[in-house]
Amino acid sequence: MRTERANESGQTERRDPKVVVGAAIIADGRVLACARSAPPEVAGMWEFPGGKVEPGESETAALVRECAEELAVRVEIGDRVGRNVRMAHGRSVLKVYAARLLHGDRPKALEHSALRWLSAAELDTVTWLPADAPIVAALRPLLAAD
Ligand SMILES: Nc1nc2c([nH]c(=O)n2[C@H]2C[C@H](O)[C@@H](COP(=O)(O)OP(=O)(O)OP(=O)(O)O)O2)c(=O)[nH]1
Repeated sequence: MRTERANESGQTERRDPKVVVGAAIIADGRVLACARSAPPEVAGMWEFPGGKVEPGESETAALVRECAEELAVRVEIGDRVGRNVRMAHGRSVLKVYAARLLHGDRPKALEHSALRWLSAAELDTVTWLPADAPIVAALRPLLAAD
């Protein structure tokens, strides 16, 4: 997926969208939902832990790094969940992967204002960031089967 825009000379440039990765950490039929603490426009809305993939970094490495930074946990990354979701008019794309906690680690809210483990039936009890809607829909059967 690419975005096109005209540069100063009026020529069309193509740019790859920035990739944001999220981890759907699943344990005992529940997924970890995290409440954003910032910026103010989205504070209190819920998301999957993760963030932007840095230049030269793999998506898996970015997820492992973000889970360590945000939650102080070690994770194993599994299959993709749901489809690529375009954000910011195509300037970025959200990709979510299933993940499992390793070594008995327990998430701590180092950067979020709250954490909740949600079952399939509880997925709609929080207000997700809008881009997460198709991912949450794809998660429901996975949780029910876990
Ligand atoms: N981590 C995460 N970001 C999401 C989700 N859904 C969604 O729309 N986003 C958006 C929110 C932000 O605009 C963007 C992620 O940016 P971020 O600020 O968390 O990224 P980052 O940790 O790399 O932070 P930074 O570069 O701003 O320091 O993606 C989601 O489920 N998880």
